[in-house]
Amino acid sequence: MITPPSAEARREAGERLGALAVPAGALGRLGELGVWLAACQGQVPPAAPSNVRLAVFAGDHGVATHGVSAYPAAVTGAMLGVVAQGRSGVDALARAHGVHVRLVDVGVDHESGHALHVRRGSGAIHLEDALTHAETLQALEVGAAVAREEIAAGADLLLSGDLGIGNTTPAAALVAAGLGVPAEQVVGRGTGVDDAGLARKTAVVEQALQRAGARADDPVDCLTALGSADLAAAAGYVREAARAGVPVLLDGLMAVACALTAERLEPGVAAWCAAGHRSTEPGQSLALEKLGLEPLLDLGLRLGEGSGAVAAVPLVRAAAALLGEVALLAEVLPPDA
Ligand SMILES: O=C(O)c1ccc[n+]([C@@H]2O[C@H](COP(=O)([O-])O)[C@@H](O)[C@H]2O)c1
Ligand SMILES: Cc1cc2nc[nH]c2cc1C
Repeated sequence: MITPPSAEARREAGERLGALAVPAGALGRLGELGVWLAACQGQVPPAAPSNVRLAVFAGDHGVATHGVSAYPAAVTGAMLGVVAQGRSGVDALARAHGVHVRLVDVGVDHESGHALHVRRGSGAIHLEDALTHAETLQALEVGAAVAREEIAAGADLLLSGDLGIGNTTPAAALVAAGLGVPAEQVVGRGTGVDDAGLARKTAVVEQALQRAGARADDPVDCLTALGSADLAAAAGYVREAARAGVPVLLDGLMAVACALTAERLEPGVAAWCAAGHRSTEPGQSLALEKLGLEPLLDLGLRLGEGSGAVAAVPLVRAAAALLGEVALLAEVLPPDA
């Protein structure tokens, strides 16, 4: 169901890039980014994205009370308020770069009364399933609906972000399951756990993978056993964007784990994605490698909220400007040069 970005526009953009009045290859990754954008838009030169929209998927996680985070679960609800007030880290970045922020409370542990709220917190994955099968399908559809609404609002670039204490644990489990690697390769320090916390977190992911068993081979079962409502929604969001042919800029571990899961659900998603930044989480780098994506920024960011994607938006616009505005060498060289 996913149509790839235009091969014709990619070829034409590559030719234009090679013909610009710059030394061959001198635009490096910005050149590649412009070619990707042109392929996604099906036009050369590509337009600079002007309606960039971020969805931040929020939820609580049962593992948060099992010593896997440096912060208490109560921070999730508190930060929900901070984002809503426009005073979070990502809000500041989004204002700086003209990005629209939408907070989607899919699974925070409170009564939200909102139609997009799937449940109050997700299960502690080492002890129980995160979700029921029906909740997984519901959360995937919540994410898809959010993508459709943002596209209807005119989005020409969608960003995926996350919020939720403990969420790096299920996200690491999704990456381990998706890549078939052991817990210790994907687990990182998240909000900053110490060595004992890192060991507990690794044991939780290992136990969760053991508990899931062969269900880890199926992406929907993976979200049910090892994920969460907010992560399933983020996977549904990126899959829907790819189905609609709208490019996506990914953030840190959660966004990338969900893109990996979406690619498993429906191959072809990754071609519509670019990676905004390299997170400090090792699982994010491994998943990006599997998806064939090289992150644009490497700033040591580990905030989440979509911050690394928003920080990379100026680079996407810069790539479009370069392909669109730089002279062609053939126009400016004297005929005898
Ligand atoms: O984006 C990332 O790669 C990232 C890395 C570390 C932490 N975070 C953020 O921190 C929270 C999860 O960290 P933790 O330690 O509670 O699992 C959650 O709200 C994420 O947005 C995000
Ligand atoms: C303060 C705080 C802000 C966050 N934003 C995303 N994850 C977070 C985790 C904490 C602890």
